Amino acid sequence: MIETVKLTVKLSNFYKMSWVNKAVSLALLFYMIIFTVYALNTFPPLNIENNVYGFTTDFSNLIVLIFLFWMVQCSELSRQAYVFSTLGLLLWTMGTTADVLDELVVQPFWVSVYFEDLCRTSGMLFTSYGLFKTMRFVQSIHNRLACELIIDDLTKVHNRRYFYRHVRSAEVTPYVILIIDIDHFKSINDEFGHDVGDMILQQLATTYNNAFEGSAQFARLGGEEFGGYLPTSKMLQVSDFCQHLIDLAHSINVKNVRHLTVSIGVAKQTPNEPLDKVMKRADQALYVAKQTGRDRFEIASN
Ligand SMILES: Nc1nc2c(ncn2[C@@H]2O[C@H](COP(=O)(O)OP(=O)(O)OP(=O)(O)O)[C@@H](O)[C@H]2O)c(=O)[nH]1
Repeated sequence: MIETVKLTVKLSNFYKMSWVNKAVSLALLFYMIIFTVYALNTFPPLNIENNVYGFTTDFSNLIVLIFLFWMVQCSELSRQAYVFSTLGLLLWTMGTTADVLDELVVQPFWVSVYFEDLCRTSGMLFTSYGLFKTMRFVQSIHNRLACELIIDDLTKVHNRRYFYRHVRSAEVTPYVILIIDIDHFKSINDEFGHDVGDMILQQLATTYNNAFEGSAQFARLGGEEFGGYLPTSKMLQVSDFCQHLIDLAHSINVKNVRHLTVSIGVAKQTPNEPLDKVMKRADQALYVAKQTGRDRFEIASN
């Protein structure tokens, strides 16, 4: 099952947090409580009625920062993104707490100017860098997923999804489709083991991927079946290429006991023929190649 992460900002998330998340959240909470109690009891009070507007805006800023801080603690970020965002928001919140208290009591100069501004400014800088790192992190996940979506896990060549998308957007028509299938692959698995089977798939895929040059396209369609797209209609060239692929398969030996063979079904697109139909004809030609001895290619009639 694919693991997914859901970003929910609920108080109950506290119980699911790591001890680091819990510790920094509690540290910030304790700082805010202790600093507020200390400031209210130590510094001379101000008349709040004269500062309602200032108090409301500063207090709103503080709530937004606490919310952001909590969101960071609930997220799954890279280490650097987490450290910089947390440190930044921690400092920024500390500065803003002093800013809110500025509207309620007369704080000494070192608190209301130096401490408050220093915390806020350094907090903003760290948070910005944390945000930058978060964006880089999200970008790298996006790139990895985009790659995984079109690359076959085992052989590292393009997969079926990419192949269909690529051929459907092909501008060269008519084109030729090849379906290449390893002969008696089940017996290779049975005789030498699944890991040897996997190795053969990787070796063949790499060899063939290098053989498909320029705008020709090669992909693993699934199992021991591969697809090829040739942007040409010259069947003499296609035949030579198929024979070349068959010879390449012979160069792969299975545990020094036997050589690999493949069968290939070939279909040339007729005017405006959709890909599914071309694939079906190539598959029928492959069936004929298998039935008539394997280790050969068969071209489908139009
Ligand atoms: N090692 C390995 N085996 C796979 C993989 N995908 C499919 N197979 C095996 O490929 C075999 C395909 O067997 P069949 O469809 O009977 O084909 P075959 O034995 O090649 O026979 P012909 O195609 O008729 O020549 C099955 O045993 C699958 O288990 C894979 O990723 N790795």
